[in-house]
Order: sequence, then C-alpha cells, then structure tokens
Amino acid sequence: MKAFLILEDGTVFTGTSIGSKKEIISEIVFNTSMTGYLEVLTDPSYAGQAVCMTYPLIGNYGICHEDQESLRPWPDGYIVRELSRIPSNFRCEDTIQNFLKRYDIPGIAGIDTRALTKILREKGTMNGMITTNADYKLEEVLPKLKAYTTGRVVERVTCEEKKVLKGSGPKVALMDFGAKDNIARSLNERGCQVTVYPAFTKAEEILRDDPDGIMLSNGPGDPKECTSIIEEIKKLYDSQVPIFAICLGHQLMALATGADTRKMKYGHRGGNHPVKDLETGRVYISSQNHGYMVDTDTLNPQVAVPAFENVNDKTNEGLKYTGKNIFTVQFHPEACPGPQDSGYLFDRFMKMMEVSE
Ligand SMILES: N[C@@H](CCC(=O)O)C(=O)O
Repeated sequence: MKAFLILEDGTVFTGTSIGSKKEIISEIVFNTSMTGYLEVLTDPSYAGQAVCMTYPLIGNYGICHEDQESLRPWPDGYIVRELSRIPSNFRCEDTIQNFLKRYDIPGIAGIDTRALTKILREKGTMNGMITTNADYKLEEVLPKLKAYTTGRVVERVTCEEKKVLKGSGPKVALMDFGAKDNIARSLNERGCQVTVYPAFTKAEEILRDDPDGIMLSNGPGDPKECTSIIEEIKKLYDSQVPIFAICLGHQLMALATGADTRKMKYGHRGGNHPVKDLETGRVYISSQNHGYMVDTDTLNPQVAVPAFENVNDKTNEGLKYTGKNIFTVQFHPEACPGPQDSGYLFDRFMKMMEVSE
C-alpha cells in the first residue's frame, strides 16, 4: 500500500506504508546513527516526533527486546529508505514491521531519505503528515501542518509510580522525564541504589528520601513546556545534594536557574557528535538527540559556566554550576546507541557523591 509524507513546505514524498495505517501529524526529525535503530525507537525523547533514519537499510538485525531503552516505541511515525524484510540475527525476536503495528505507529519506507534530510537541514525541522490517503488535498493539509504543535509530552512518557531498583551503594534519585533505561543501568553498574521518581514528584518528597545524588533524565518536547517541573528543580538546586543531568534535565536545570533555551534549526540526533571538554580540551564522540539547546549568552557566570561545546557548530553541550556540586550535559553519556567515550561522566558523578558525604 502506498503512503505519503507531506511536509509543511508542500514537498510530498511517495513511498510504501509500513506499520500502522493511521494518519499522523508530527514534527519530522532525522537521526544519523548507523546502528541502534531499536534503541532510537524506544528512546522516550522521540515522543511527539516522527523520525527519519538516514542510514539506508534499517531493521536487518530485527528486534531484540533486551536492547530496548524503554517498554515501547515512542515516535509518532517512522521514516526509512529501505526496511529489511527478513532480519538475520540469532537474537532476533521480531521485525520492525510487527513492532510498529503492535503499537499502532505508522511509517513510510522507500522514500529518498537523503533528499528529505537535505530539506530539513536547509529549511530546518518542520511538521509533516504521514498518510495512506491518496486523495489528500494539499491546500487542506498544509494549514493543519502549520498549526500543529507538539505540546506537553513528558506526562505521556514518565513512569506512574516511584520504583526502587536494586543496589547497595549510594542512593540516587532518578527523575524520570522519559528516561532511557541505560541511565539507571549505568548507575546500577556502579553499585548505586536507584530510585526512579515520576516527573511530577515534588522536590520535598525526593529530598525527604535523603538521596546521596539526584539524576535528571532526558525527555521529549520543548523544555519550556515543563513549567511545574522547573519549579521543583529550583528547590533541588537549592539543596546541597549533588546533581547530574542529561539532555532535557540539562535544559531544565538551566531554565530553573535563570538561563534561557531555544530551538535549534534541525537539532543533533546521531551517534557521532564531537564534544569538547572545555576544561581539558579533550574531544569525545557522543550520542545525541536534541532539538533545543541552552543559550550561553543568557548564562550568569556566577550561576553556571559552559563545560562542554559541540565541535561542529560550537553550541553548548554542558554546564558546570558555580559553587555547586552540579554538572549537566546536553549529550547522552549513557549512549545506547552510540560511543561509550563519555561514560566516565557517571564516574565523575560517583566522585561528587563521595565528596559530599
Ligand atoms: N526534548 C529535548 C531533550 C531531548 C532529550 O532529553 O533527549 C530536546 O529535544 O532538546
């Protein structure tokens, strides 16, 4: 069956329908990772977006549930050049096709994903529609695409109840704004006892549990939509508990302490983004997935200073908080998929918790 991807600028791609036949409108973004499509699909930060994989063959090693970053796939839609019909891998338990169908996620295959990516890079991220309805009327679709906004998405992806994961070491409170499982895993591997809290938990409740450290997770959407969460993060900042934050967590901490964030032209999503540690000058290759960034012009150096910078476009990739045991990164040190270069940042967090004992 044919499917159509209609972009806000009027471009239409015709391909083959994959997954569900449902019609969706979403923000269209691209990810340049060459592998790890399952981790991308199950990364809650993609909620509210339809993701185009630029690698031309997707699905060839199938779905292995153990590799998932959360319980389900989250994108509104999925866009690929070629979908492997017969995955080959001894760990394979399912196909992308079935996986998308099971969760009612529509997609489109067989389109020129390079052409699509070039449009998004030149004009910036835009909204689009994936539909199997060949009788669509462009003049009716385009105003809908222009009017569409992602809105609040953290509430869709956060856990419902607080849960304690095994461990005997330092107690870490992990705020789940849409956390990838590998964040808790990276902490567990270092012996931490991780307690995962729903995104809207009050700071008082977290602090009452007396954590040794607080971890603010990644998550979907525009950080400025998270107004009530930002209020709680202000209180966490005022406590003396060491804090480490990733991606959305990094943006929320910046907003909570008076800095501003803004939307990037087309964001960073992929497994090979070079980031420079501004203290040592060393460059690490990082996994990234973000469409917003902290505007360093709005930083008050008495509150926070840049700690990492993207080597490609010089955008901010991390902050160190002045006089505080707090540091935050825009990239994903837990990787998955991606290079393990920056995994040492979890060790730094462990040291921060030791020092503050
Ligand atoms: N939703 C935010 C953060 C992404 C994340 O935490 O992975 C952004 O796109 O910039």
